[in-house]
Amino acid sequence: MEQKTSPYLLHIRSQIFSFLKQSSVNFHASSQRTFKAPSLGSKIMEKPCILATIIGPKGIYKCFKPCIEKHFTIIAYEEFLERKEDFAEKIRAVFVWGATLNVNQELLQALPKLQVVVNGGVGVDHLDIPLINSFGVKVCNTPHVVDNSTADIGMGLMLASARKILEGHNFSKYHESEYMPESSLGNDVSGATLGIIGMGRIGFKVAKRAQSFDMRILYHNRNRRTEEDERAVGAVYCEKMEELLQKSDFVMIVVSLSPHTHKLIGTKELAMMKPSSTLINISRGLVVDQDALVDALQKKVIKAAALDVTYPEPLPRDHPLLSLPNVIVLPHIGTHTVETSQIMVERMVVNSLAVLNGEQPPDEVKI
Ligand SMILES: O=C(O)C(=O)CO
Repeated sequence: MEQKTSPYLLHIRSQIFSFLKQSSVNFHASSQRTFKAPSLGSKIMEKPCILATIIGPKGIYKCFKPCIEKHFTIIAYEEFLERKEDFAEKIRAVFVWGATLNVNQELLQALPKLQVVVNGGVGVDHLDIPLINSFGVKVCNTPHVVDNSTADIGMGLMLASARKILEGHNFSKYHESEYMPESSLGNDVSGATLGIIGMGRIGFKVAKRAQSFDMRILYHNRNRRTEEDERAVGAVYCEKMEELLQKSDFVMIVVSLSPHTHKLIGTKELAMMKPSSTLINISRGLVVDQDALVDALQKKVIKAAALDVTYPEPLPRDHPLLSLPNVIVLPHIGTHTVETSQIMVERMVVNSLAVLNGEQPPDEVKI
């Protein structure tokens, strides 16, 4: 029986179709339901192999395999390690999801036919792009399609933390007392001030959502957005991050990780935040000095933290962040939905096929 495709998936897909139509990639959509990537040149007789690394505990989730296997043979990284001599000459593309695979000199040297490394996700801080490029290998990512689900997880974390949703669930499950304790009282999100650090595409989506929660929105960004953008989401620019930290009830970090943003939030910055405020991080763990965060939470310098990203990921079970009250830690699930992951995989396939066809991929990352 055919599976029904959600309207959201169709919407995102049509966005990709129109984007690709405008780009130089020879891309045909035979129907709204069928995703037909560019055909491979006739010179390539066999399905090119990709060395695919993990998205789940045992390789790529089953539901995403058909889309990849239409064009590629998937070799799990563990399989590759066991039979390097069988696969090394065949692998043309590597798919990675975040830091699940270290694409280092050794791996690049072991794959002489490699043409492209495609990252499932927008952030490529875990990839040494100059090194990869020096092997004549292109790097691609999956921008745009991650924006909504990542913004959603930011809002989810803010709401769950402010409204103590996990405590409520645990009370329902265990109700060891008749009433919820006073400490379980949450805080309103509506009417509160949200400070967004990093107003790129995802930050903007967060602002859009926060606007409908009647939040006051401040933002700090390297470059100020246009007045039109600011008006569209009711966001007020703070040239200095300090101002945003001092005024916000919720501070959400949405910057990408770079040498410039590495441990951007440390002891000094946390001390600028209100004692009643909450830090939410949906960017990369290393943007926050985690030891400083633990210290600030222990000393009640800030009230709470809600993190989709940490270092390492996942945190070891005995990490102090996991035993602190008022802390929510997720294992980096910003894009971990059926719909977004499906679109990301499709886009990874499109990018890698373009490279193997000698065409410009739509999402090449250049530095
Ligand atoms: O797209 C990415 O890089 C993400 O980490 C989304 O959570």
